[in-house]
Amino acid sequence: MTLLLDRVTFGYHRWVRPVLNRLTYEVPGQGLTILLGPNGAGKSTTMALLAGTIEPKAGRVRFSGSDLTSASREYRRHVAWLPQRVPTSRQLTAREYVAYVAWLKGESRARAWERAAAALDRVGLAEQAGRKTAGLSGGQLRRVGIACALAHDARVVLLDEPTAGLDPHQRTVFRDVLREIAAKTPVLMSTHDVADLADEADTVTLMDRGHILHHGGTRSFLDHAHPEAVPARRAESAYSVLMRLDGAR
Ligand SMILES: Nc1ncnc2c1ncn2[C@@H]1O[C@H](COP(=O)(O)OP(=O)(O)OP(=O)(O)O)[C@@H](O)[C@H]1O
Repeated sequence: MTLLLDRVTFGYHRWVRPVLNRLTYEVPGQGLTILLGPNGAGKSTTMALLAGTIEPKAGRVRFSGSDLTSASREYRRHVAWLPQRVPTSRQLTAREYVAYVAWLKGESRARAWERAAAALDRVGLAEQAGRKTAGLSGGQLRRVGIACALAHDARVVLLDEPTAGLDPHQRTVFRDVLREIAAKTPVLMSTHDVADLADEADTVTLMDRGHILHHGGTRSFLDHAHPEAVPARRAESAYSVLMRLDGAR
């Protein structure tokens, strides 16, 4: 599997400076990659382009050699995509919604139904599976979104801030789920949780103002930490140093 942005330019409005300008970025073909960066850096935009939900103004998005614009229907079956706002249909129950997504991704009806139940169980929502999504909390809805990513066999998984709004226990559950997925399928995940995740990621990409400031193994990311940073804060320190923020230890 290769998934990459090839000299991609993208802006939301023609009269405003583009968010990304000739950005080339390849998603690592295995393990967990975390995408870091301050608010407005362009992480969600990058992920939406990789997910094929928005199209570049210039340049190409390629999946295993094919251009996404011409192969987008095929591609949607292969990508699991959790956007920042889970676009649920309020009248469906959690299980119906997850099964529907799995069916759209090519699972048979029976299999989609089974997988939805298993995925909701995996994210700790078995008891809420029969509830309408309209009645779920923000954190529960994110877990429904994560269940959607688990309910079909994707070739690449893209998660935009999946841990936002999860309580501490659910974060722990999520990390286990994530480890399981990333052992089989490449995962790109954006997060603001530097301290929690830098140790678990295989690769770290740091982005600012539409540019990649760092891309490499987690160890090489942590090597940027201030020499006096305490171990628990090395990831935050490395982030601050690379971003040239004050108080970088
Ligand atoms: N739908 C939109 N319409 C107009 N501008 C947008 C839209 N979405 C994002 N932007 C702008 O694009 C830029 C990049 O935003 P993006 O959401 O990609 O950043 P981000 O790194 O994901 O930020 P955050 O960490 O806050 O989620 C920002 O300047 C933002 O204001």
